[in-house]
Amino acid sequence: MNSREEVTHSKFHRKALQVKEAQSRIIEYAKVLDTEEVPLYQSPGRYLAEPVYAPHPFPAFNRSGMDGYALIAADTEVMNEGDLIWLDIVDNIPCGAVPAVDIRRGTAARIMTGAQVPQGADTVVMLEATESREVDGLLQVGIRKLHKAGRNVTPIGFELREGELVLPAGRMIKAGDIAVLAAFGIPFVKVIRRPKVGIFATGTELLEVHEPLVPGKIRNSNSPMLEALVRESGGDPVMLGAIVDDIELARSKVQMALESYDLVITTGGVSVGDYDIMGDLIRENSGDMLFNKVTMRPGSVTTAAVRGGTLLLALSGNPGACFVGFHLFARPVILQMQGAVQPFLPEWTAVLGAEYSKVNNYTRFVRSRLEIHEGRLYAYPVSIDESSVMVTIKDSDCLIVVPPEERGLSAGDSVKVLKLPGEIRGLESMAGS
Ligand SMILES: Nc1nc2c(c(=O)[nH]1)N[C@H]1C(S)=C(S)[C@@H](COP(=O)(O)OP(=O)(O)OC[C@H]3O[C@@H](n4cnc5c(N)ncnc54)[C@H](O)[C@@H]3O)O[C@H]1N2
Ligand code: MOO
Ligand SMILES: [Mg+2]
Repeated sequence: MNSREEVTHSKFHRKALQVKEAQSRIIEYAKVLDTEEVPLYQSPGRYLAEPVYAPHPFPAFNRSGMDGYALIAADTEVMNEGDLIWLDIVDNIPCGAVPAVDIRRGTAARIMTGAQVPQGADTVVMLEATESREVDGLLQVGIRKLHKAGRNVTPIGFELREGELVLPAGRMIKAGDIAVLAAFGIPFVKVIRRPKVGIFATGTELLEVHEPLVPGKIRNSNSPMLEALVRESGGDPVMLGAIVDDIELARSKVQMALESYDLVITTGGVSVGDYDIMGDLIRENSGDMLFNKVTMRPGSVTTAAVRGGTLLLALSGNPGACFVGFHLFARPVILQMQGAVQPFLPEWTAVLGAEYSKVNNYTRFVRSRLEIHEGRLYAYPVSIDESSVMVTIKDSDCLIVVPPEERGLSAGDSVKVLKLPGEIRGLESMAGS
């Protein structure tokens, strides 16, 4: 067999891996990147590099939950229902002040919501439940009802005890985490650096977005889609344009990208066609190839390699396959590089909203819309879900996982879905219905 025949032969005979096996092969090379400090306001969406323990109890003092009077509950026990007892007002405590006087039996302090409850007091009676009077120039508060100790007082450390773990490492920072960090006086947050992801497309047919359409050509829609997906995953995309189907060009571009970025994603040219140069290029160094076939649809031709320690993910050019391949392989890598605790798409269970009769010898990942009816989650396959179809990507909330052995699925069947990131589009279409 001459070398030309060998190339042709290896092009067609690919060893297909199961999705999980392919995922674990690449995730092994997704090492957590180094850390950096970012201002608190820039930290949403970033992943915490180290756990945060409460540096002090929170709240740091016994906090009043009402505008009213801080007093000793036992002072209200002695009375008969309806009687008034009068306590001397010895202090007035706004928020931000330290109480000047301890509360003793027979006394009370006027206090505002959020202010520090004075020593001795164990309850706060709301303003509306009190009366007031002045006796010989001395202000007094009148209480009519029995009040329990602890009422309207949030004790020190009620939310968090000092030293308690609040935010584990690997957590994606959201608004609630920001509140915790701000409350604990952390103006700069240690997060994992964003992975730099080089993206380029191959295909002689590809035009730039701004170029006018000409016969036979199409605009490169995968690269901008991948750019958005990388950004959505917390990565820092670097657009390297599109190249014509020329293996020399592709080789130098791949080399440059692998030397410059944490991850390289390409789209196009991984099947068996005459101009499918990315597949050929990766097979040249078969030693560093991780896989070039996965038992999935779309995206069966998804190919991955590791060169000089850097991952190269060659996604299919077919837009549907490119999209699915990104979510199953690129996104977990980008998340894992940021130290995310759970890099894979979450698995949910839904009710299949409509019959799905297509069967396959490979697992299908069917782009689908999610809706909620009477509190139950339904997944509806998009109208057209072929690998080559671009337009229904925008309508997808999840991917229904259709195992290869199914004989087709009926409406009402329970299905496993992989939830795609972001808001649920199906809920928008339900609005007003
Ligand atoms: N004889 C066979 N043909 C094909 C097979 C096969 O097993 N045997 N597999 C099919 C499957 S499955 C897929 S998926 C595609 C994979 O194609 P490639 O990854 O090689 O991608 P291309 O050939 O470059 O392009 C396919 C399709 O996608 C369009 N495309 C490419 N790049 C972009 C882009 N950046 N933006 C938008 N659209 C893009 C391209 O014009 C083609 O229409 O192969 C099947 N064939
Ligand atoms: O790789 Mo193709 O997308 O399986 O349809
Ligand atoms: Mg091709």
